[in-house]
Amino acid sequence: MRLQLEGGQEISLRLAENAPELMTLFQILGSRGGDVEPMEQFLQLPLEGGEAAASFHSRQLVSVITEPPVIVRLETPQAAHPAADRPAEAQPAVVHTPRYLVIEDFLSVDEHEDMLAYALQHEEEFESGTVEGKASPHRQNQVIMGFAETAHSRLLQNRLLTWLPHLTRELDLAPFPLRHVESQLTASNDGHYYRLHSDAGGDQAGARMLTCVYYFFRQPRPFSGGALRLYDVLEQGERRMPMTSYRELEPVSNRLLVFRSHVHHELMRIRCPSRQFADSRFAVTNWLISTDQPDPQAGFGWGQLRCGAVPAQFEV
Ligand SMILES: O=C(O)CCC(=O)C(=O)O
Ligand SMILES: [Fe+2]
Repeated sequence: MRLQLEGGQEISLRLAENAPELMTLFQILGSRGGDVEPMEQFLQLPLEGGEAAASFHSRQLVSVITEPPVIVRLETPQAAHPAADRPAEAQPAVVHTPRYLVIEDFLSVDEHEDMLAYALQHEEEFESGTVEGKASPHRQNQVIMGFAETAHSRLLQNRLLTWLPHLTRELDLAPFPLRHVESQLTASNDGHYYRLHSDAGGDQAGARMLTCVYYFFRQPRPFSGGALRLYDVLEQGERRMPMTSYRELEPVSNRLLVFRSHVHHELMRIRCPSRQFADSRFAVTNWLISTDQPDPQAGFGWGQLRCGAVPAQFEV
């Protein structure tokens, strides 16, 4: 984002969409021109990842330019000074376009082929997908729930966790210690879908933090449809409401797609004319689950990755 100051000076910096500093900047602009006193304060914002700082007075601020756009509604003078104890309706509403990350050719050619071979050999183990233990019209596809215990899942986990620092940085998430990686293998065939949902309730410890979906299927693609929609969300206080606008991502074989687990998403209906199991849209969904009691001994991936905690000798 860029800040324009009086006298034509410009400051460029990176802030998360939900950073309190960003909200303060909007509140300063929004508080002007009303019949209450405009907000006045001395501001210091981090530059270059905290290596430098920009200091100025709120009176100098002319405008805020964000990429992507962040839309705020500041309706009443009181709403311009949010307090955590105020009801959600009294807090400013912000539209967020969810970030996501795509990594193509996530596995090697052989590993990718082997993943497909695994799915085809284990057709018998797939069961109807459920939501919270119940078969549901909300979701229709076939799942191997206990996939996390397999060597194939560990291969994915291992690869995934080597990417973790990059994933958290790109998705504006503070690094977190891992409690667990949960994983499901799904096969979606003709008529299958998974309606609008979010994979996590919130960001508290023990919650699913990141959803990492690995896609694989025969080539040329034997089905149509099956895109994943990531919905924009209107955030107000603690409330998160999906909007009707979305980004649509086509499944691509050997691609990893990563987004924050609280993002609302929807798997669009698949059309697979052959109806053959082998022609399904296969996906492994991996959820990275955080903890507030890191276990330094816990091993992830093949067992050698210690994402439980920073070893004592590296603590600062
Ligand atoms: O298969 C996909 O693209 C997403 C699946 C999904 O939303 C889930 O497993 O929770
Ligand atoms: Fe999901």
